Amino acid sequence: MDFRAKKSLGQNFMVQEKVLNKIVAYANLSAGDRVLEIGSGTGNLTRYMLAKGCEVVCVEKDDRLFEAFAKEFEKELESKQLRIVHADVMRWLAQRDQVEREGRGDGEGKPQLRKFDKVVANLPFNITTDLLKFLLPRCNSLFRPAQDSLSAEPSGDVYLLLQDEAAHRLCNCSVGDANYRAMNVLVDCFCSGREYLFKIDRKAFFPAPNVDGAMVHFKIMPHERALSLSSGAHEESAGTGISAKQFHTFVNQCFSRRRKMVKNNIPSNMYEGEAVATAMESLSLKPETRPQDMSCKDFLALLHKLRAIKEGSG
Ligand SMILES: C[S@@+](CC[C@H](N)C(=O)[O-])C[C@H]1O[C@@H](n2cnc3c(N)ncnc32)[C@H](O)[C@@H]1O
Repeated sequence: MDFRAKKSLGQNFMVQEKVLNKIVAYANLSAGDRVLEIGSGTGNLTRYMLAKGCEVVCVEKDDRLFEAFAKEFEKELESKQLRIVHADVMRWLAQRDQVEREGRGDGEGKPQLRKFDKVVANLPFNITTDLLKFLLPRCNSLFRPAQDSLSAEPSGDVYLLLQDEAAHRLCNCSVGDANYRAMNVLVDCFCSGREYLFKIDRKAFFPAPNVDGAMVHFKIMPHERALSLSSGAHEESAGTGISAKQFHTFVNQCFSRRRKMVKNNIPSNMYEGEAVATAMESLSLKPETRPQDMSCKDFLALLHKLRAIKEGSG
């Protein structure tokens, strides 16, 4: 396929065979794996995943690419090894949520409710943060239990090509680091593992972006485990009743002014100052604590405590 790439859609296609081989090798793909590919573009990566025997669902926003892709992969679409959805991936994910919430659809029969083993994507760099916010809390609705496990818990692997700097920040930044942000807290909360896999020279993309890329891996946890106060794999989890959305909103609020103290970032219409002081003290968090000094567990415990105080049980 021959196209003029759209910058607004982050169209930097992966054209180096060596890198494409490396991506599928690191993603540990095998026959029968159900893979969601975000932004299939001209199908460069799709082709390699199909050759591994994976069942692939692609979500592509660009009208021209969607049509050309459908022609190019006619045979695979016919055999149902491949499906393509013409949509903005964030909208598509939100629609799936709605279908699940309303109990519509009959699971296997409805492509939009299909569950996956892996997400693999050469992401448009400009949607990385928004997409992760959508993906990380969606383990339960997006993934199926691992096929080689006795557990019925959904389990998901997400392999993404990101801007190198973002990849480092997301995988290698910890509590206390200057670059530790709300996004790091969400990654720590919803993932049982995160790994920077390898750097990709900008010349491997066409057109070449102004920055290098990198491949990362996130192992996503089910909600119940992610949002419990003891999320070890074998621990009995103390349920918090906190939803992914509530946690997300709270963490973002605490980081609203990154250099300020947490207590000054929580508005009184959310939680009274006195309640914040009491909750922090009971958790041995100093009053002057700043958001970058708090771990995911600290945020979760703080929110849990604040809710208990508000409900009169804390
Ligand atoms: C970096 S290119 C990768 C294309 C192809 N996978 C490859 O590796 O060559 C990103 C692709 O995502 C598509 N895209 C951009 N924003 C999107 C969105 N919100 N939802 C779905 N696809 C999107 C672009 O049109 C483009 O095809």
